[in-house]
Amino acid sequence: MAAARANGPTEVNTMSERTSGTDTGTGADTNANASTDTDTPSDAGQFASEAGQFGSEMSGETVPYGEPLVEIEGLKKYFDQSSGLFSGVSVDTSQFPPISVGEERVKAVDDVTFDIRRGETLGLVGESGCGKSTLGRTILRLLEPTAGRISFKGEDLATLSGEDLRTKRSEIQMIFQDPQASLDPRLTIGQIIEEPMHAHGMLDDEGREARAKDLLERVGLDPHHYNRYPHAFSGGQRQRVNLARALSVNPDFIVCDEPVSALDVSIQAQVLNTMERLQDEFGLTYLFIAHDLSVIRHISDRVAVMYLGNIVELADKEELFENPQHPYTEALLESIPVPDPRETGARGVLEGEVPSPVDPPSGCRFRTRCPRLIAPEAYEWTDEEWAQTRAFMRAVKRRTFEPMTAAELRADFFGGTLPQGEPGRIVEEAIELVATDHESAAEVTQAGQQGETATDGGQATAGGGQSRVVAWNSATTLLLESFAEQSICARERPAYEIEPEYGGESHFTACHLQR
Ligand SMILES: Nc1ncnc2c1ncn2[C@@H]1O[C@H](COP(=O)(O)OP(=O)(O)OP(=O)(O)O)[C@@H](O)[C@H]1O
Repeated sequence: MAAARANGPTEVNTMSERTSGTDTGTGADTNANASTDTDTPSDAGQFASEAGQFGSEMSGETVPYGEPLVEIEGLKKYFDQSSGLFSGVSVDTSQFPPISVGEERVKAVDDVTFDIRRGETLGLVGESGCGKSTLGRTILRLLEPTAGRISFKGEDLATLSGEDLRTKRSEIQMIFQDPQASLDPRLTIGQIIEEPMHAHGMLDDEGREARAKDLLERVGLDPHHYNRYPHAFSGGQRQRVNLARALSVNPDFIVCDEPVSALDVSIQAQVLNTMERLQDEFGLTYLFIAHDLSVIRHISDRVAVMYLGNIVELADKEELFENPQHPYTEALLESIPVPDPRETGARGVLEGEVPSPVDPPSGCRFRTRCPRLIAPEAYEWTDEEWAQTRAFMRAVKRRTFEPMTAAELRADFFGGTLPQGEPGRIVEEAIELVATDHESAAEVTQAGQQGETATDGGQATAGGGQSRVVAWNSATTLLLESFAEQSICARERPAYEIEPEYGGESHFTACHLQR
């Protein structure tokens, strides 16, 4: 097995490959009477020449470009699912003792290892609820890690506390999705931008005002609007204020959590272009969280794909988009344009539900939904036999077919010929369990109606329906335990480095197809 680290430390930064945006605001983002919301390349040149004014405060020089600025190793963040006196206590009268205290914890981030290199934008993408925000917040120590190491410029953030952590925080900032909610409406934008400088004891009053005005200009806003209130600005402009505030304390690293998701598409590109320009000017490193792959493609140098608390693939942007190796990444890319996962139906692109992060699957996290689950090595399979068995197993598990006789099932799923040897015997046993051969027509009708809604082990149904559901559950268990659970995908956690074909020096994929 190749290295489990999601990326190697030696790769050179690829910022030059990124398309540099023309960054010319069109003024379309104008609910605002406060500013024209334009950024021009000439402004950028002007700002760059002025960079020395505050540039001496930058502290990222200790880490060369392209070298790891942030190193994350074995990071876990588990949440207690409920709080209160009886949290985690479960009662099961069929057992002795009937009361047990279980470990009901949401494994939001579960053993994640990767680097973020100085000067790069690492895009982090995945379905809603996969743990992106939790990962970002835990890296910043806004959430306490459950386990693991977060090293920033070689220093372990997890061991810092008090004043040391506070000082370090000025070097690491975060920008949130909702620019409206993160700006205090009672403060002028000047006060908002100066607030972090106050907190970190930076500069005197005059110095802070000069810096705030300078930053307003750098983010593409008019410095004369220093005394205006947030309500006078459009969404895109408010996000620029947020950028200015984050930049006020000279950070090296910014976690951007869906920073443009709430903005119109036309405004998104302008804000992204400004972020790219500021990155070059200030020597910033971004962890850029988004569910929208087109945004990720626009801004990222490398891309990490997250699923159910794990990083499942990490590669250079071109490599990831042109040569995806993980079936989950492939499914995400096939779904472009990615619908907002918060809207209902977005998960229909991928088969099945995301399993609970309280009890995630062993081995590969994606295996329960994976269309390319690997055949168990214990048996001799032809590709066709395995494909047929897998399709039957999934159909039984998800109860996606009408009641049928054994002969119909054999014909429908296996073309009339079951796999050879032991797999065939197991399949036959499952077919006997779910087939209707031994049921009367009335039972079939009744059971079909009840079975459609009964997926809870049969306890909520009665009569023929109950025995049918019990039989289906037995068939599901038999097939899953005999086949799915015996696959390498269930037995070993995958972690492979492969040779990239489209750029970059490393390509990490958590898929046993690469074994
Ligand atoms: N404070 C919390 N307590 C308990 N569970 C939490 C808490 N915060 C997040 N979770 C759970 O952790 C998992 C990861 O959530 P997280 O918000 O990090 O995902 P995400 O990928 O950022 O999703 P989204 O794109 O919707 O924000 C989810 O199952 C979520 O319900």
